[in-house]
Amino acid sequence: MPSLEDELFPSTPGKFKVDRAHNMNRQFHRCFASTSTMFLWALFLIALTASYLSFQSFVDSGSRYFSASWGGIQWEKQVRNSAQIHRSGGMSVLVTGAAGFVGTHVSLALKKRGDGVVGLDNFNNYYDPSLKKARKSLLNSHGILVVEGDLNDAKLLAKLFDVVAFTHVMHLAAQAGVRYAMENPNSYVHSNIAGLVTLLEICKSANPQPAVVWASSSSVYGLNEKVPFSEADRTDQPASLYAATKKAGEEITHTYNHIYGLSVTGLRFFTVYGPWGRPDMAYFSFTRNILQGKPITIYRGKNRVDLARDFTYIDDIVKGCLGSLDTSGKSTGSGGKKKGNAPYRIFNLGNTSPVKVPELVNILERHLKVKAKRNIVDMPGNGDVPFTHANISLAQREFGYKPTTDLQTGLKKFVRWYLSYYGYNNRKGLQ
Ligand SMILES: O=C(O)[C@H]1O[C@H](OP(=O)(O)OP(=O)(O)OC[C@H]2O[C@@H](n3ccc(=O)[nH]c3=O)[C@H](O)[C@@H]2O)[C@H](O)[C@@H](O)[C@H]1O
Repeated sequence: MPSLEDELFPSTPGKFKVDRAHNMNRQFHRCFASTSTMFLWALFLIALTASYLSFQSFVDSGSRYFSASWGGIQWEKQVRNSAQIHRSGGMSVLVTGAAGFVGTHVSLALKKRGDGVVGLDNFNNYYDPSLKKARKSLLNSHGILVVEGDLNDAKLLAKLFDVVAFTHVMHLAAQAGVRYAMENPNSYVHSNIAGLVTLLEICKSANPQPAVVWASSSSVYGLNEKVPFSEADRTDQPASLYAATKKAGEEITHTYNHIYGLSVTGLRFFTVYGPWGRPDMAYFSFTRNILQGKPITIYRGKNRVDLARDFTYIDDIVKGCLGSLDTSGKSTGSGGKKKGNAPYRIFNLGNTSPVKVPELVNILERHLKVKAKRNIVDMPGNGDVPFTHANISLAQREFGYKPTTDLQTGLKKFVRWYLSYYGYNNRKGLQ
């Protein structure tokens, strides 16, 4: 049976050239058949062409193995081991963005309960890659392999599906960050649009197709003013390119559900925070600056109104991710053909109690026992929205989602992790 990789990327790059070479030789033959010398020359040329083509195809097929950090029998064995299921009724999950903040926590939780997990991450330098490497080491120590590669590497994705029949894909790899979209817009298109499509192409062609659960964002509500935000509210007024690419992701995944019968669940995360978090986010960079005695910039909305976020603790988000995977239902298609309707779902995963940004700073000051140097400025037109607030009744009904950590408690855990990870624990007054 041909492999998924062979079907998607037929390894016959020289086919067209062979036919052309063959035609050329026929013309040579017709023109010069009368002289035996020319006939011998033609034979010589055919032999030369054939050896050139076989050398080319050797180089083509071999180059991937020479240049890539994946492939080979040992590597496949590691992938299979990592995907091994250790509980009855368990799942084997490909987690993209596994060395990211949410990806690390979800991978650990899946592994802990006996599911098979294989991680994928490109370890880009959007923020300090050493933190991603540290998360990877943590995952490795729990028996989880994280493959280094990009979502847009279709050959790698196809190979992973050839090695393991993943039952689920937890797609968390993305270009995150609302404000960075003004600096590097193309990185959002590369990961959140092109990468998503590459992944969905592989998923729809896989046999069996996996169910896909992926990270959308609260930012899709954009300039929506109706509170709290419900899944049925309008999401056609994004305020940033980041939000626009996440909204596009919701539409793109819908088409794959509709045409190919892929089971799809989109999760709208609301400002997730916690240990092992993202250094580009406010709670993280504020902590760093406060400890280093540097000022922090706090944005303020129109008419001097404070900005507010429905900050959601990572453990609650993990429960939401696992609940979504457990209730995702099956994809119906196989090998690119739909065989019936599959679930298409979207859920808010928030905390339902927004907190103003200055209050977040107050809490950090208390936990750190250090006063912040506050620099309050009017919110620049950078894609930010004034507030977020989740209605979570849909997720509650569907899989019992119920956040249990308030910002005070969650930040305490974050600060404890931060101090220990960055080696502050030996300093006086910061325990
Ligand atoms: O829910 C989401 O879908 C998104 O959540 C997160 O975005 P945001 O809610 O914007 O979080 P974050 O940057 O921590 O800013 C928090 C608050 O601090 C304010 N803020 C920020 C920086 C600063 O220097 N000063 C400041 O006041 C800022 O104005 C804001 O009011 C993820 O980063 C994003 O990837 C996406 O997942």
